[in-house]
Amino acid sequence: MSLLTIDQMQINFRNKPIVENVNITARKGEWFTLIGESGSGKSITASAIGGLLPKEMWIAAGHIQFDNKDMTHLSKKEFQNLRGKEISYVFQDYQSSFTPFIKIGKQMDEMIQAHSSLTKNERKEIAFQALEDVQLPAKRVYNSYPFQLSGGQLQRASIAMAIMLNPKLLIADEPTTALDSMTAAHVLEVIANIKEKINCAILFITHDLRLARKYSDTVAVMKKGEIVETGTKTNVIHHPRHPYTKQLLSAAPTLPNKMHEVIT
Ligand SMILES: Nc1ncnc2c1ncn2[C@@H]1O[C@H](COP(=O)(O)OP(=O)(O)OP(=O)(O)O)[C@@H](O)[C@H]1O
Repeated sequence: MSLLTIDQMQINFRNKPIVENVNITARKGEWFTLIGESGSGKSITASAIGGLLPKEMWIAAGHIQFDNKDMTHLSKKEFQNLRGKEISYVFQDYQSSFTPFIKIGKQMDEMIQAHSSLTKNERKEIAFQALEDVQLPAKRVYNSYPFQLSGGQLQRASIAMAIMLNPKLLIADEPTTALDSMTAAHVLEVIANIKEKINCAILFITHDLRLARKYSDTVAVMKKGEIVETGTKTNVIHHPRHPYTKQLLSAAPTLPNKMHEVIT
């Protein structure tokens, strides 16, 4: 059964369409990768799902359905209630997931508190569990300030915060782009493990085809605001139909042997 259905969505910026005719269907527990070059509309598509469209952009046509709910025109408050709980985001810019001078544990605690009526001990238990799930030393990270962690650790902490309330959908928008390739591979593996554990769907956004290879179930290719090809990973990567997909594939750099083992 479909968890997320985007049907013929058009997003306008001022009066011009910036994303058009977008159709996406993702099942519970599916890893759906949206790939395309910079500026093709991947992030805008992803932001529309959780009500995070930038100013002066709106859904001008089509529908978004999530978990049997029409999400197309929810209020700000309704989106706030969903984000962090039912739908979570992880971004490329992990620094901005946290306020700099507040300890990570406190920020996690506030997020849990905003979405539940659990006791302090119960909240702490959830935060610790999530930090362990992303393979971080829970106690230390809980008591750390964001600047006391490395980039890879901070990105994993932001994943912990995103998944601690067991969302049904995790939207990972270029989560590894700012990381070196070994750290990136580790972050991807962490996301894959989380997906197995909580059975959430992943909407993974990347411009790097190599990152789509290992974990994706379905791959959609976006170009200039439209999806030009969607299919199983095997079909899209090994038997691409659209000339743009073929071009993306031939442009993808090959990996050094060691990295190849890690991410393919
Ligand atoms: N806040 C904004 N205001 C106006 N236009 C924007 C804004 N954000 C993005 N755009 C435009 O919308 C289009 C799609 O951008 P989007 O960020 O979705 O692309 P993308 O495929 O995610 O690219 P990247 O891989 O570089 O993040 C681009 O033309 C971009 O310039």
